[in-house]
Amino acid sequence: MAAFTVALVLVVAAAGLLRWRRPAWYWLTFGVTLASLRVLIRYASVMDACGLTVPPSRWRLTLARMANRPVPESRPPRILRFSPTRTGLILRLGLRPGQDAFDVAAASDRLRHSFSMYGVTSRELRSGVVEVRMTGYDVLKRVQMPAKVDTRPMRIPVALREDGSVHYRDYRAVPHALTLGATESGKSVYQRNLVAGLASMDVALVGIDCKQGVELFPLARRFSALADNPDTAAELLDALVTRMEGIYQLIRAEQRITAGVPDAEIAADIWDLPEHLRPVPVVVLVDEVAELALFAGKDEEKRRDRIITALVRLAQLGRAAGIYLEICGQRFGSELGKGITMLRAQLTGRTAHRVNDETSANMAFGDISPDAVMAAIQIPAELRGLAIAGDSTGGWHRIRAPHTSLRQAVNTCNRHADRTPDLPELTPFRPELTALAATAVSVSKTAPATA
Ligand SMILES: Nc1ncnc2c1ncn2[C@@H]1O[C@H](COP(=O)(O)OP(=O)(O)OP(=O)(O)O)[C@@H](O)[C@H]1O
Repeated sequence: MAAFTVALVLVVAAAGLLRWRRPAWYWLTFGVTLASLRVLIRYASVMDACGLTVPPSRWRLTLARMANRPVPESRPPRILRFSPTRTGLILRLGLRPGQDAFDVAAASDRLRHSFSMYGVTSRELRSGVVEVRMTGYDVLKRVQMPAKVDTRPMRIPVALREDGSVHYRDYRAVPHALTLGATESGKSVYQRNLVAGLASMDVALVGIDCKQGVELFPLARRFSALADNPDTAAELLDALVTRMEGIYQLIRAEQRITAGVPDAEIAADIWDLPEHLRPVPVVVLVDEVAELALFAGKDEEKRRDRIITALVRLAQLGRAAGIYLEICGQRFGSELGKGITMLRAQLTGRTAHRVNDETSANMAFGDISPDAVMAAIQIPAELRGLAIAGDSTGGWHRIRAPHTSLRQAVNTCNRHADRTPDLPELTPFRPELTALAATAVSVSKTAPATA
């Protein structure tokens, strides 16, 4: 008996310690079983208390009366599926007549504390069927990506959502994106995760890093082209527009051939082309975009207009040519001059890290979701890397990328350096040449003037 008591005390102490220090481990060892029992046992009473039951139908009442049985109870939604996961529980519910998905969404907070879970979110899967996702602990506090993720070409598992699911950056579904955030809010870490995810794929990476190249140049071995100043950036973007036009010509040529063949698929973008003809897709990462839009003097203004025009053209027409924009900065609004709001409208994927004011949050979500604006303003300063991700459908999620250090990202890029495609249009911007040019400039700036 004494041995049993000691064992019990040890187990309870271990569970308490795990819950405090390692909530993910606690969930996998104890939490999932306890929470499953709690939810299944309390299900009917909690649903009733949360107003998610419907009164018995007339025919059931009549039947009960005729059979002289007690009045039947109100009924909660049917559980269609119950699945424990590594971060929480998923309930698939079949709604009763008269209920809708909004009822469940509105009761999320009540369900959360009634079931003693950390978070509850819900979404409608189809008419009358709602998926309720519950998390057992704060999954965004220490982000651990699942070992198995659903990887497809041009779809990167970049972060974790607060409901424990994986947040993907899917370039084919949302071709261009804008990432905003104050300084030290986690933009670079997010971008690093993207590069690390893309490194193992058949894709060309192009970087424009106006922070003098400190973020992207260390990853140079996996980049097909890099620019670290607005002058090079202007030329590089023009070269990308030329590449895009070339690809449109290729698609047109292929269309002319297939148009004469009955029942043949007609290509509308690079993904419809036969594999041997398909140009490699390009992801263009732009860090500190505002640096490209600032100017002092007439010449710089001309360069700025050239850059913004090229970016707008790539954003409008790049998708079919497999050229995707990933633009990152602290602010991105009309204060940066003409063309910016037009460009922003094309960047339909939006991610906002902590922002300094409501105006910055509005730059990310003002045109798509007022709720997302509020959520972005409320990001606490101490939780770096926490962000709100939304798209033009108005849907949004709280996400956080895993903390990938620059060293880890460099190692990943070096490991996949052999996958770096050589794009003929971008040869003058190959990282080794850009680095040489930068060294030459800095040497000429520091060299003493000779008489
Ligand atoms: N997802 C994350 N998880 C944990 N810590 C993070 C995360 N993202 C960022 N951080 C921490 O926040 C610090 C700042 O991040 P980061 O350099 O990405 O910010 P930034 O927005 O790019 O800043 P700046 O604009 O000044 O370059 C990092 O040193 C890192 O320690």
